[in-house]
Amino acid sequence: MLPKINPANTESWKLLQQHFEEMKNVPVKDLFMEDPERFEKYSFAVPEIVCDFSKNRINDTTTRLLLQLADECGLRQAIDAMFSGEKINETEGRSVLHTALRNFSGKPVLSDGKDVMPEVKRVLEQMKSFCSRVHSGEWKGYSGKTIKYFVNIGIGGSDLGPVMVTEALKPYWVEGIQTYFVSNIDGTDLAEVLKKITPDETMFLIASKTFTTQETMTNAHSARDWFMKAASDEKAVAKHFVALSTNEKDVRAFGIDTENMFEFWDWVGGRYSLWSAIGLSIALTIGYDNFENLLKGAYSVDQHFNETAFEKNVPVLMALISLWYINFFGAQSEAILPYDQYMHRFPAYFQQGNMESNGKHVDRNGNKVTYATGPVIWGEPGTNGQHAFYQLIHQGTLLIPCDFIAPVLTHNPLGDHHRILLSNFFAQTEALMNGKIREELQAEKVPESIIPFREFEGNKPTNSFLVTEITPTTLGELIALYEHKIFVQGIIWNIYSFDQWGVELGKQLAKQILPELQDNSVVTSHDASTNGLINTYKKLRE
Ligand SMILES: O=P(O)(O)OC[C@H]1O[C@H](O)[C@H](O)[C@@H](O)[C@@H]1O
Repeated sequence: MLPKINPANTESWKLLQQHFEEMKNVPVKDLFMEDPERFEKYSFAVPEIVCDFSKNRINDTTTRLLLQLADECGLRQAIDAMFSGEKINETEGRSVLHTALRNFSGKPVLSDGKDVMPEVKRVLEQMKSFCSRVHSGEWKGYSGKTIKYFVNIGIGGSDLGPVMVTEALKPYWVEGIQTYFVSNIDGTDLAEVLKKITPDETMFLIASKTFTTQETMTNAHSARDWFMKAASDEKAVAKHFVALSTNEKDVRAFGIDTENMFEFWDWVGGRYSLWSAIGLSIALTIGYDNFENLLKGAYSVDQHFNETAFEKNVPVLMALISLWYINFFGAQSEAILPYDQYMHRFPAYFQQGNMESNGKHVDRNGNKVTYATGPVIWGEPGTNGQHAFYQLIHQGTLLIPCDFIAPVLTHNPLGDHHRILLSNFFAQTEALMNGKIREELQAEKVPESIIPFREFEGNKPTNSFLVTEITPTTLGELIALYEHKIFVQGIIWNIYSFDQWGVELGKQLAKQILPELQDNSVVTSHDASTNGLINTYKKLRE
């Protein structure tokens, strides 16, 4: 069971409120002058990532009180509960065991008293042998040709992770193949992909934990109709459609041979599922060994998270520092800024990871919370973001803590590009911290009337993550760091991070509205705005 402690009633929370009053106007650049060792003190390493927290508005007292908060909220007990398979997703009655999917310890992991590891290994073996048959050309399509195109049809957690990882690891793509992702119910998404592929050389991966999601099932049926027009014979489906799911019954009903089903389990949350059979599109795209290295990277961070004292524990510190800004400085959003073009979907991936997990307003006792919970997550790769929205981060009225992520080595050493990219990375975190004061502008002879507009307050907090190189292993590490950060915050906020009831209402209403769109009769069953919009749509489509 998880502890159910209201963080706002702890001693440390009250002390943090008082401490905030002392800290709120302290410039971080002054803290560097007071302590030349500050970088060393607040920089921590996981295997191939240096994580620098020193440009944050924290001092020894801040970290001491935040660590006390983690203790008072029962973080240790909660970590143990998750790793040991307790049903910490209490509103759905499930364990939360994505860590078992990358458990290379050789030790059992129990859910409902049963070791899940033999099943995890069985599916990994199935994925490995499938990849080998497809990549070697042994697996043939209905016309005798080998498979050249993979199309993953899924949405949310059954899409975002594989998209993000395959994009981030493009240098590792198996030669001669092309992978596409279809997620949106908007027919355009599928139609555009169908233009690029040939039915007899394509493998469709129908990725859905529940196998009932409207978007995915509609896209899957349309893909099958398109395929059958060319293949004619029902038997061909077995060579071109596989399912990644927990729902064997509905997979069979769709017409996919359960031989071609890659199973996972209800203890894998959708937004934590790229490590499971949902990762088949990843394994097919970058090769099974690279997929396994991704899992191994995550495993090394799992060990770090589980075994390292909280004061040196990177995901714990990421969570606590972020919480410091959200709950005491009133920050409402966080930006994730990868200085790596291949990682362009990383912020979008953690938009779901974070916002679906911690976008909750009821605590684990069923009471409305009295403090802020999950922030808005957003971001774009650098340097593009610099020319778009950094203005607001530098000079706007909102406090936006930023995570800067950059690889030391690039996969594309082209001229001076990478040095220029990195110079921008360093320059931005420096500028955000130091700002630019009136005296500096005066020294530059900026006219007095212009000075207010050109001043930068500075003191904008940033975390910097320097990664040796973006590889399957380091990407696995990075993802796991953010996953555990989200977990830690959910524990302290006393919310349930592994359900997502908030996405249900809209889905139910869409199902009610769909039949009303069949004919052109006037609709009156909704509020005036919704009626008005539906009736306008019906009129305009005539
Ligand atoms: O994998 P599926 O069962 O098709 O679910 C796909 C997605 O749909 C839901 O709306 C949830 O909010 C997501 O967490 C989930 O990843």
